[in-house]
Amino acid sequence: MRNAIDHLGRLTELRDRDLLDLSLLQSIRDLVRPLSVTLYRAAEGDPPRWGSRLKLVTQLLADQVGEAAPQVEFDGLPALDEHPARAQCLARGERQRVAGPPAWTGFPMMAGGRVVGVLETDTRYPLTREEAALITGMLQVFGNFQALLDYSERDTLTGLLNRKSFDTAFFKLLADGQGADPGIEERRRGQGRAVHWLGVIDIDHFKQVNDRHGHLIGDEVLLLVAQLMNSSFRVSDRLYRFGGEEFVVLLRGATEAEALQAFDRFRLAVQAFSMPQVGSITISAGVTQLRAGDTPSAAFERADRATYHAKNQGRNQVWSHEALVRQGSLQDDDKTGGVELF
Ligand SMILES: Nc1nc2c(ncn2[C@@H]2O[C@H](COP(=O)(O)OP(=O)(O)OP(=O)(O)O)[C@@H](O)[C@H]2O)c(=O)[nH]1
Repeated sequence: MRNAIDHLGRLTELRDRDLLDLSLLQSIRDLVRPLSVTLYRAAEGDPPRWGSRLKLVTQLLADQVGEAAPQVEFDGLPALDEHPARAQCLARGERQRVAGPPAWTGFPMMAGGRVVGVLETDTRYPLTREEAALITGMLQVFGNFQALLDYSERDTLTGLLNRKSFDTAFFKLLADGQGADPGIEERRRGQGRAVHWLGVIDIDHFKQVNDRHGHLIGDEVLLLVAQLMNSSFRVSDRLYRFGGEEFVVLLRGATEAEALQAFDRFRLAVQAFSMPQVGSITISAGVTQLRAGDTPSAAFERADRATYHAKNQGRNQVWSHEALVRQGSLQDDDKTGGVELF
């Protein structure tokens, strides 16, 4: 028991979601010694899908982290209904068992009254009643803690991330190497390299929606736009509402063409959707690639300038800041801490 409380103490010191998940699995591995323990997180969206998978495999001599990258591409994940007991655990919010061997037990992960994932163990023998109760108890504390974190990090209207957690995510993405643009030469030469992107999305003529239909309907439009974002962008992308009718996306590893395509797919999804009472609305968006030494405000400003350009050109369009610089429509006053580039 003392051991379990120590683990919980360490868990609730963490604020980083990925570390938190990893630490939960390590605690369960240390307390129950399963052959493996895996955490599947469900993602928002229609159709429903798995958002990430994190697995710890216990070996005889060493503990090996298997598939440890918490951000797993959606394409690499199994289908939601591939494992019927796992799918049932998610749908019913109840523990499920498969006799094995190895014995399989699936525990629903709850947060804020919703099932948000499934934690599963493979064990040589079926879990004892005490072991199952221990895991259930840890998941309860973990779920409550996550709901508290969600409350402080999420926008209450749309459920998207709020501005508060943006800077940390931004710097984490930059540090992840692959995303940082190495410099102007690369930017000039080609647009074929996968980097990370920041996009600003702004609803067109949103003031008219409020003026004509009232704030409540305006709020519903914001909520529906957030839902369209959830189903249109990848699970590995981070979606924010910065306030008002302004949304921000951190897009992982994409070329310029792919980034523009992702935002254009979203633009078309919004245009095609009929909002109750309001009908069709449109959005304008601007994207920019993250650079070495970038800051959240510098990147945001570049994307915002591209959005402003989209508005000026008639709205309902997506522009990349880099393309606008190439064609001479915008100046690149680089604020990443380096030399003035143009
Ligand atoms: N319903 C609702 N409206 C909001 C919220 N936050 C900001 N707004 C409204 O969003 C509108 C933003 O309008 P503007 O910035 O003038 O821009 P716009 O009408 O969207 O026009 P363009 O951006 O130029 O296409 C204002 O009317 C704000 O009152 C909110 O949380 N809910």
